[in-house]
Amino acid sequence: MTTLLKVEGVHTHIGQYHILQGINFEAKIGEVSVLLGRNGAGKTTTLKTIMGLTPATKGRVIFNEQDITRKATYEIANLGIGYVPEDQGIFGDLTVEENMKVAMRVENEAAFKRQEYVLELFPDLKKFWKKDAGHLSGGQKQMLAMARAFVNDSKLLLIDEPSKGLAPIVIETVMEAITEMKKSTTIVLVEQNFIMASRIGNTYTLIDDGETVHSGIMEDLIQNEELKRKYLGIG
Ligand SMILES: Nc1ncnc2c1ncn2[C@@H]1O[C@H](COP(=O)(O)OP(=O)(O)OP(=O)(O)O)[C@@H](O)[C@H]1O
Repeated sequence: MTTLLKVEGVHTHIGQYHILQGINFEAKIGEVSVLLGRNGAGKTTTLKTIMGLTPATKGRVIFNEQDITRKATYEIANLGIGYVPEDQGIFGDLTVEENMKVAMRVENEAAFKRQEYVLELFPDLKKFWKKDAGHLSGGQKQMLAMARAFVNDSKLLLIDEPSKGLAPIVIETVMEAITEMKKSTTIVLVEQNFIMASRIGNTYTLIDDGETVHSGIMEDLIQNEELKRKYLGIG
């Protein structure tokens, strides 16, 4: 299967701190690649580094055979990488409709078709279309955040902990949506909820102390009690 994203030996400094110290992983077209690791391991920083928000100080990020390591965030987004940040990045004092409008990079027929599709995936967004996003529930905000990224024709979506703070029933909806999105977009997912990660991930990358310590296919990690205990504190 073709590799869409390759993160090679990436180091990232934030101020004086050496946060990422050797991140390596690949995302193949049509797959969900999950980044796993304890709190503070460096998963969010890895996504931010891919997006150019905390640029790599060493190593390379290759997307679609192009070196994007030194590109600006807007250029990276324009190449077709969508980002759903952990804090969801939505505008609380804009309506759901306005949030979608602001997110749409190109307003064309295809984008409006994708918007229609996404509203079928998340009927609550349609229901609260004219409501301020700040008044949505936690789960609805997460759905809006994902809808905002999905409305653009992204080749790759980076999604940071979509299950965070959500009730189990809402997590199910988020999982179903990601499974649906997977049909048309490659996904890199940061997820602490191992049950969710293991159900939708094709491959895993374990990150510990800013470094890739293990990667492989998800089935192998599910069976590997030692790895789960050592790096995820479960099992
Ligand atoms: N702006 C910053 N300044 C200083 N340190 C930072 C900054 N951002 C992140 N860090 C540190 O970098 C490390 C990695 O953080 P990161 O958010 O990438 O971890 P994570 O694996 O996503 O964890 P979590 O699941 O808790 O979000 C942590 O020790 C964090 O405190």
